[in-house]
Amino acid sequence: MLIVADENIPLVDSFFGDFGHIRRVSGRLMSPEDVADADILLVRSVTRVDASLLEGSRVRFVGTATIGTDHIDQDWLQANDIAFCAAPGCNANSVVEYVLSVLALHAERRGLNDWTELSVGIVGVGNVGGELASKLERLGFTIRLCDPPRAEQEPDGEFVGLDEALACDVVTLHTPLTKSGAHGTYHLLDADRLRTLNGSQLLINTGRGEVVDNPALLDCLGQPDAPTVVLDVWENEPSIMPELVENVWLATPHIAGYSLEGKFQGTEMIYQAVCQYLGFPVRKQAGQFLPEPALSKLSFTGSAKDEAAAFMAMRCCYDPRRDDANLRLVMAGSQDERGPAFDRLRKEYPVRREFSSAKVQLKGASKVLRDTFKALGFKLKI
Ligand SMILES: NC(=O)c1ccc[n+]([C@@H]2O[C@H](COP(=O)([O-])OP(=O)(O)OC[C@H]3O[C@@H](n4cnc5c(N)ncnc54)[C@H](O)[C@@H]3O)[C@@H](O)[C@H]2O)c1
Ligand SMILES: O=C(O)[C@H](O)[C@H](O)COP(=O)(O)O
Repeated sequence: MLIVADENIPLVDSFFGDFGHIRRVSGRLMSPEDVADADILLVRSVTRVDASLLEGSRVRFVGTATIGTDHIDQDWLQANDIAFCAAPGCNANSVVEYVLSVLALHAERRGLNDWTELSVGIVGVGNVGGELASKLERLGFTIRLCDPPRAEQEPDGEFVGLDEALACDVVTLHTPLTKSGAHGTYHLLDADRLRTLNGSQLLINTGRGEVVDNPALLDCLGQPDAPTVVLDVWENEPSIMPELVENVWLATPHIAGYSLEGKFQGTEMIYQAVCQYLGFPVRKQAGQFLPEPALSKLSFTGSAKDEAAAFMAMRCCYDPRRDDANLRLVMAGSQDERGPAFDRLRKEYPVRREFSSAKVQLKGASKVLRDTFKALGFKLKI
């Protein structure tokens, strides 16, 4: 059996080595010749999987080690009897931790005494948005949930319309990219919607770049009273707009979901689906491959102030400003180099561990502080 896999999927040999021969190729450059003789194709979000890649190939199973599926022509796969699986939720917690880290930095930058004063509008309340909502609720934030497809299915759910979500202090986007249907998200935030945001608001996009009209956003950022913007995802990756990078507060190269846990779980989920497809038992788990984290313990004394201690712990695990600085550095390079450099930052992304990998010791801490750490996902040392 031949398995063709994107070279950026981690642990391919460990998970799939027993199934047959593995050919690793560049996901961005994957061609019909690369996959023609494959039985199984494993991709990430940068490979468009459709008739132009697979027509006439031997491929019978496609797996994407990602949450997003907008790069896959699922109708064509189904029509051609090719099995498909994605990895729903695999890196949801990683994205949630990215958003929480951004919120903490935003609160500090704004000099807020209490970050939970911020109201947060979550647009798209699935695996990522739902997990974010439950953590924010536990932390005591006021949240507004906008998810029209869910609102239709759950008439008793407490959902708001997009305009109400867009009126919150923080607006964070977690929808898939869809170009058709009653609730298509392509340019969901167009020039008109962007105009409703003001200088006291923070807009975060970690969904897909095309959900926000990027030229309109650039225009909006040039107007007085413009919102603060954080972008992890961009239109036309990897050839993103350099002017937009310059004008947003934090700019990162589509790495919100790049915790080691999230990446390993992505591979594990497609492994499980391949096992089921082939009728083989599941013998391996992502957890068995996770190395010991570089930061395994954090200890706070009784003098730790509630919010400051939590922010310090979050920053020790992940600080989005480092990813922002690295992207700005490469965007300052020549135009031809920017696209490859965007991809290189992703390919060579340093190990980032989730909050749960660090055990936190709190000596003489208040119940509020203990609850805050737990709500953020840290494990408390008894
Ligand atoms: N930046 C990253 O690294 C990263 C990582 C993971 C996922 N993502 C992106 O985030 C998206 C969301 O991930 P998820 O796991 O929560 O997906 P999900 O499918 O679990 O949830 C998406 C939610 O969005 C809702 N939705 C659809 N159309 C909408 C609309 N017009 N307005 C409001 N809500 C709408 C759906 O009903 C659903 O509840 C993915 O599709 C992917 O594109 C990005
Ligand atoms: O959809 C997802 O899971 C994320 O966007 C994921 O982090 C994308 O990573 P990529 O496949 O581009 O490496």
